[in-house]
Amino acid sequence: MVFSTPTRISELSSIIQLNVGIIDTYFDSEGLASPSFDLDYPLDLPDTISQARTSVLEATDELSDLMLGPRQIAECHPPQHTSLIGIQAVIRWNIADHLGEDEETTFEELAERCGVPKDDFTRILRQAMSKHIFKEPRRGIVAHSAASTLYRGETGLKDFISIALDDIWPSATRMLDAMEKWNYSQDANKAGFNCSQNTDETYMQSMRSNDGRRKAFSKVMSYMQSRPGFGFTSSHLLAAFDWNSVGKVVDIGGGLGDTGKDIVRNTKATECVVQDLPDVIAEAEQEVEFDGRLRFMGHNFFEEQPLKDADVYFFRWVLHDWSDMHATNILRSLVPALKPGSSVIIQEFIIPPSGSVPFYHEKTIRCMDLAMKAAFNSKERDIDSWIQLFSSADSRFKFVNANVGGAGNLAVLRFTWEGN
Ligand SMILES: C[S@@+](CC[C@H](N)C(=O)[O-])C[C@H]1O[C@@H](n2cnc3c(N)ncnc32)[C@H](O)[C@@H]1O
Repeated sequence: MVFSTPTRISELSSIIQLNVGIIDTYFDSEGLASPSFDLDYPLDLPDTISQARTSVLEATDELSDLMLGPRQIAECHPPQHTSLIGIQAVIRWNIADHLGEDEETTFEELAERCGVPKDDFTRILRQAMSKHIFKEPRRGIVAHSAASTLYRGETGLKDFISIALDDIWPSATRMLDAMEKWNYSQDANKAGFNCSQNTDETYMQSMRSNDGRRKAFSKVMSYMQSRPGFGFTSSHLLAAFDWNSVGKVVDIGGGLGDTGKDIVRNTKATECVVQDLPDVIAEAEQEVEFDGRLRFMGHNFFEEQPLKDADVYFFRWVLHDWSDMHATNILRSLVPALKPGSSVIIQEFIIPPSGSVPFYHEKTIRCMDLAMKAAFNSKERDIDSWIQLFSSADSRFKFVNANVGGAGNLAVLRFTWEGN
């Protein structure tokens, strides 16, 4: 049968062919080896081909779903309910550090180094390999892939995966139970996490009472800040607002001060106080290299803001940790400190309108949103929900603008205080 107009799958294959051509040209002009899962694959592809790369990813995702068809889509193919065990084991058994970067060894030898029985080890590691994490160049032999080497050594990436798979994933499996058990409560201690861990402590509290987890979480925040591609560097934040035009900034829930340092480093005279819970602040480096322009201060943001009349109160990636009920209280605790014209700037993800982005991105966004619900009983928000959150906290907050930046960037939203 010949179709008079191209079918969707034929359109998609043309998109793939066109954009793969652009990527091929880049690899060729740079003298790079053919893309593979081996160690010579570049860690990140450059911005110049990012649009072509995204187009290929979107089109292959849709093509793959169309080829699976309704039955396999409904069956959740490939079986996803156990799909993360291999990667969880790679991190938990620290397999990457037990194998030299260019080494090859047997499953048996590697299992022994990791202290795990060989049969289970082999089955589980082969699942990770099915996702290109480690490889089996010859039957029975293990070697690193490009991805598995990233787990070697001290890296926040390991903490990132450990938090995702040891904390968030079990919480996700109990999220619906928690909603039913606690009658759809917004309380932070009535999340899937509380069902999975059988605890009354919020995820944050539980993390803080465990030294290892607390440090891991802080390292994850720094890791997210340092990685390219998802827009978590400070460049967008620094471009979205004239930080030189203000004298005093309070970075609330500022963690180890990565953003505060960037603000001070990139301004001439702006002062920044980084606030977080006292135990986090105790860990933050006490910087002296900025003429005292960067300071740290322990403060619980549910209590009244002690630093009055700052020009900017800034929350980066904080309010998405809290349901509307709690986020409203955080904003209200600021009110006594605000002077007319103070800005409240937040840097957060803005959920795009449903259906406005390809499913390839929609899948990620929906999973991020539910990860917040599972662990914190909180949420990601669209633009209307952000504006609504501020106006229901206090009608004197006035929305100024939202600077969305490039794909994947955390947006910068500015509100001003119109009260006295
Ligand atoms: C998702 S992290 C964001 C950290 C940092 N702003 C960043 O973007 O990397 C949330 C931060 O809120 C802090 N936090 C949680 N509860 C807090 C509270 N009650 N008072 C102050 N900070 C709190 C956490 O310690 C953590 O550093």
